[in-house]
Amino acid sequence: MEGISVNLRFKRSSFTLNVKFELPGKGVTGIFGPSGSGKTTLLRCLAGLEKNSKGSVIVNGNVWQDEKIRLPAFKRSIGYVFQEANLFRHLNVRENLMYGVERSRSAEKESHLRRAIESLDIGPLLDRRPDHLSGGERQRVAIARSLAVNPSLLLLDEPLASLDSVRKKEILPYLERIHLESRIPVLYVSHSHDEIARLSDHLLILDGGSVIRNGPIASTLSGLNPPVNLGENCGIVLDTVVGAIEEEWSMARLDFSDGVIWTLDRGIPIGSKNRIVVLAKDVSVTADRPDQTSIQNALLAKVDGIAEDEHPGLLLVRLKVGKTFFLSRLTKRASSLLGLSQGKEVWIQIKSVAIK
Ligand SMILES: Nc1ncnc2c1ncn2[C@@H]1O[C@H](COP(=O)(O)OP(=O)(O)OP(=O)(O)O)[C@@H](O)[C@H]1O
Repeated sequence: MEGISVNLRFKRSSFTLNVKFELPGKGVTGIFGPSGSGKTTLLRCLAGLEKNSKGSVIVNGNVWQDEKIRLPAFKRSIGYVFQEANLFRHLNVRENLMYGVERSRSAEKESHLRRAIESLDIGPLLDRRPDHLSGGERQRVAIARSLAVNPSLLLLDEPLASLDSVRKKEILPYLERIHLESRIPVLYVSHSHDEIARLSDHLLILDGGSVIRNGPIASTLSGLNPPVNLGENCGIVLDTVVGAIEEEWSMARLDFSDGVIWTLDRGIPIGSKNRIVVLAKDVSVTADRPDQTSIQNALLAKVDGIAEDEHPGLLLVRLKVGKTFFLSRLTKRASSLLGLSQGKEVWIQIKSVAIK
């Protein structure tokens, strides 16, 4: 019975949400889509906050809503974090955390609370009031508060949107940790391709209140028909493990199922998982094995498909290395000079410094 099964209709003046989808019952699902496509409305319906929504919501076997049942919001086991941390200003951080936990009936509530404090690293902030925290710290507390009650589903609605880029970078590792360590399924709404690519296992794309794409992130992003116009951000995600570090050069070797990629050492220990994003604009193609080049990564690949790209002078080429797909954006001119066609063997090159 694992999985999240949703079939919802909700009408509000000129906007209608009409969605039917299944999502994995664990891991992070990124929800992406243009402004006004219904992302927040969907989360509100799942949380039971839109009383006129019709249909069904079943989360890992628990029916929250169907023709007969309709749990009110407070009976749905949900953690909900918004753009702005909505902490109680007159309570300190500890009291804010306890507010939800005290209402929890779980026998393990103390250990959930402890784990949430550790995961978000907010132990040193417990005695402070929200007014004495930075925006990033407030958001870490809000996320910890929602995790502390060990919800069946965590809804994060653009949790980093109100933060500047420095604060965003500070919080992302905590979200990555939740992704790796927590078994609570997370729905993560964001406008940032980078956040979604870094954190999600699965991708749900909305447009005009409907689902236009639903699938695992790796295969969804490596297709030749990008789900939305990603512009410069068109590229693939790859799950690797740090296999070696060359301290002399401050470089790390990232191992994936079909090869290795060298990148700058970012202090991630050997043996740790490391998700990387390889953008199509950073992948070049050559007919022969590259020699005497500054580019550290050369992989033997087969052309899997070629499609028109956003500009009439460009093509998007899908390349297969073993079972792993990469995308390369190149000019039609270059493709013609190389004689690219489906099945042709080529070398792809990826600059180490371009890997995110
Ligand atoms: N309180 C409201 N009253 C009336 N219409 C609303 C209300 N909230 C949202 N809408 C409308 O519902 C539609 C969906 O809005 P929603 O906030 O779900 O979109 P979104 O994808 O989350 O957008 P964004 O990315 O800008 O946050 C939009 O047309 C919006 O204008």
